[in-house]
Amino acid sequence: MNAVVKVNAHESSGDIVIDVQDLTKRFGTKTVVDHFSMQVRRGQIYGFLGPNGSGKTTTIRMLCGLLTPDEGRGTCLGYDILTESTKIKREVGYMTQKFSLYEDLSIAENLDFVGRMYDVPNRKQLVDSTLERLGLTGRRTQLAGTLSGGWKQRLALAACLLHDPKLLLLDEPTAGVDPGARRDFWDHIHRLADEGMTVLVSTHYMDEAERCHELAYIAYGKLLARGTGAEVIARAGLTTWEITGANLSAVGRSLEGAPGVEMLVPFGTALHVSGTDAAALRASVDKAASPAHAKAREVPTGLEDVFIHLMRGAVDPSAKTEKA
Ligand SMILES: Nc1ncnc2c1ncn2[C@@H]1O[C@H](COP(=O)(O)OP(=O)(O)OP(=O)(O)O)[C@@H](O)[C@H]1O
Repeated sequence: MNAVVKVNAHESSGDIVIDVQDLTKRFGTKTVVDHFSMQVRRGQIYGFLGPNGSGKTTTIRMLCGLLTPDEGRGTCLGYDILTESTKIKREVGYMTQKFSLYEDLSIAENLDFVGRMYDVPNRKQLVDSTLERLGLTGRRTQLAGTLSGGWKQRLALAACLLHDPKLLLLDEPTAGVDPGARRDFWDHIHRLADEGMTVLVSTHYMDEAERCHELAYIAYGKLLARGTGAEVIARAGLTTWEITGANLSAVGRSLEGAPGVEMLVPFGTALHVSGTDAAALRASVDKAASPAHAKAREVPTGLEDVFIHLMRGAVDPSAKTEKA
């Protein structure tokens, strides 16, 4: 019931917070973001996925005015990203991959310091309410240096929220954090989105991708897929089989390069085999599994299957140049 209410609230908000077209950034001769366009609505949690070095951080930095695109245009929070970056920065909370906290200051002192930097009015009250908002009140006097990874992450989020931003840009905010702390962090993100906060978050974790309202998958700076998780999976057109049994390595060997087999990935004690030609794939799976007495069953294709598939199909433009 709750989930239905949340989705409706999110869908009914029509205002666009990020609206950029053809963003392009080059470093030297390398194009790291290549004509990337996106629209993000208010209250949306928008996930940014892609392999290392695919241009996620560079895009985030262009959105908040820290980097100037070489091509492209657009608005963030209604401000022009080319000419109004100062205004954008004031209304954005940006959590970088390597956020810094003062380890020898307490949680509350860290927030107070951030409040001074932003020159926020009613600083003391704001620090108190932010501590409360993120469940940090009980730890306010604890030194940041003594916090576990999950609590540090939460403090970093609190620091981003102190100046009351309207948009959160989170660059791999939970990298290296244990699953329980990641889940808590995401519960906070959802609560903030329910209150109207817009969130753009980059991640490599599939469970986090599934918690986003919409996703964009990029590789080599180019958009390869976008939509809700279900849309991204459906558009990939993949069929996936799970094979279990005793002779999996032999089954795997006979599936390599077989008709219809585009991907072969070990998943724990099973093999996942995927492809876009369902009939050819099924025939190959039958042919490989039967002689080995392995069990094969069709399973729903997951986001991870799709992303691996997309990545394998992506062409590295710099590799092409080198060969030419
Ligand atoms: N200031 C810079 N000068 C030169 N090259 C850069 C600069 N910043 C980023 N790059 C390069 O641009 C490419 C994209 O980097 P970016 O950090 O945007 O990727 P990413 O998708 O965020 O990667 P990750 O998942 O590893 O964080 C990489 O090849 C990187 O080395």
